[in-house]
Amino acid sequence: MGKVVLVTGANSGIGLALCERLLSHDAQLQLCLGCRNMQRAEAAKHALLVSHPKAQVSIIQLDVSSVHSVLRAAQEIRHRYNRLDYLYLNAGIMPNPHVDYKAFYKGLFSGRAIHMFSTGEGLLTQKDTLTSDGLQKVFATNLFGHFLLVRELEPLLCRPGCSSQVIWTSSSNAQRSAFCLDDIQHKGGVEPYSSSKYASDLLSLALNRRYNSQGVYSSVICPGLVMTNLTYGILPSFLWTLIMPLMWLLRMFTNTFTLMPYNGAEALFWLFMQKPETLDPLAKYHSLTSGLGNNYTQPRKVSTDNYVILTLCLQHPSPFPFHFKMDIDDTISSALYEKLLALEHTVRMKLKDEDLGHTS
Ligand SMILES: NC(=O)C1=CN([C@@H]2O[C@H](COP(=O)(O)OP(=O)(O)OC[C@H]3O[C@@H](n4cnc5c(N)ncnc54)[C@H](OP(=O)(O)O)[C@@H]3O)[C@@H](O)[C@H]2O)C=CC1
Ligand SMILES: CC(C)CCC[C@@H](C)[C@H]1CC[C@H]2C3=C(CC[C@]12C)[C@@]1(C)CCC(=O)[C@@H](C)[C@@H]1CC3
Repeated sequence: MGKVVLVTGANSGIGLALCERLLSHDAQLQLCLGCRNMQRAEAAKHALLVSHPKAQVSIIQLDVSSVHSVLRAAQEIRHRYNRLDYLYLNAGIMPNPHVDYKAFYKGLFSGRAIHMFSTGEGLLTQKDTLTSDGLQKVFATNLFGHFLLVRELEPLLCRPGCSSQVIWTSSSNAQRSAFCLDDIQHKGGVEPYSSSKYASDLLSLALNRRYNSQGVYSSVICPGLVMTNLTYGILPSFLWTLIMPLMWLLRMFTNTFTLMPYNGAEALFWLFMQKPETLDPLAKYHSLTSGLGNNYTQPRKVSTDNYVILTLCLQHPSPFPFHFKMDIDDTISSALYEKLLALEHTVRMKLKDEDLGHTS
C-alpha cells in the first residue's frame, strides 16, 4: 500500500502545486485533499488526474476554521485510512489586508529594504473576524484547526515502528513582536497573520517534544513570496503584474521571491524526501529561488532570542536568565501548547453542551 498524504488547502496555490509535485515523484501515493470548498476541490482533483491519470486522489471536506468540521473530517479520515505518513498543514488566510504605503516608501530608502521585501515586516495589518465557534478567524484557520487535526489524527500518525511527518506552511512574516502568550488568538492586535505564523513555529517545537518519542516529527517551512490567491488579496493582480519586472529584478538580491507556486512548494517537497529523524526541530526550511531561477531548500534557525516576548508577556520579573535562550524557547512553546490544550478542552465542552441542547 502506498504512503498516505493529507494536504490541507490543496485546491489552489502552493498546496495544489505541492500535490502535483508529489504525484510526479511517487505515482503510488494515496493523496487526500482537505478542502472546504467541494467545487474547487473537485476542480483540483480533476486537474491532478489529467496530469496523473492513474493517481489515487480523494477529497475530504474540511473547513479548518470550524471545530465541528475538523472533528467530522478527522473521523472520516480515520475511517478511510489506517495510516498517515505525511500531514501537510498548509491552509491559511490573510483576510482584509491593509498595506502601510508610508512605511513601504520609508523602508524603500532604508538599509532594511531587502528585509522588508522578503518578510513584509511592518507593512501589513489585517482586520480579523470571529468564527461561529467564537474564535478569532485567522488563529482558528492558520493554527488552532490544524492543532486539533493533529490531535484527532494521533492514532494514524503514531504507529509503532513507523515514523510520520507533520509539516506546517509558515511564513517569513512570522514575527515574535506580533505574538503574545497572554493573547494567543491576537484579539487585541492588528497583525493576526504574523502572530498565527509565529505561533505555528512555536507549536511545531512543542509537537516535536510531545511526539518524537512516538515517531511523529514536525517541521515548518517558508514558501517565500508567491503569487497566489492570498497575495492577490493584498494587491490586485494588475498591480502585481505592473510591479513584476521589479520583482524579477529584486530576485537578484533576495532568493525569497519564489513567485511561482511550484517554487514555493520546494521546501514542502524536499521534506517529503527526508528521513524525519535527521531534521532539525529548531530549523525553519525555506523555499528559495536564485536569480537564475534555480530552486533549493535551506534550513535557517528559528529565532532563539525569545526573551523579548517573555519579558513582554510573562510576569515580571522574568524567572529566566538570558543565557538560557534555548530553554526559554522551550518554555514559550510549552506554554503555548498548554494554552491550546486548554482551549481544545473548552471548545469540546461547548460542542458537547450544544449537542445535549439539541437532543433534549
Ligand atoms: N503566497 C505567499 O506569498 C505565502 C503564503 N504562505 C502560506 O502558504 C499557505 C498557502 O497559501 P497560498 O497558496 O499562498 O494561498 P491560497 O489562497 O492560494 O491557498 C490557501 C488555501 O487554503 C485554503 N483555506 C483557507 N481557509 C480554509 C479553511 N478554513 N479550511 C480549509 N481550507 C482553507 C484555501 O481554500 P479556498 O479555496 O476554499 O479558500 C486554499 O486552498 C498559507 O498557509 C499561507 O499563509 C506563506 C508565506 C507566503
Ligand atoms: C505597491 C507597491 C509598489 C509595492 C508594495 C509591496 C508590498 C505589498 C509587498 C512587499 C513585500 C511583500 C510581502 C508580502 C505581502 C506583500 C508585500 C508586503 C507577504 C507578507 C505575504 C505573505 C507572507 O507570508 C510573506 C512571506 C510575504 C512577505 C513579503
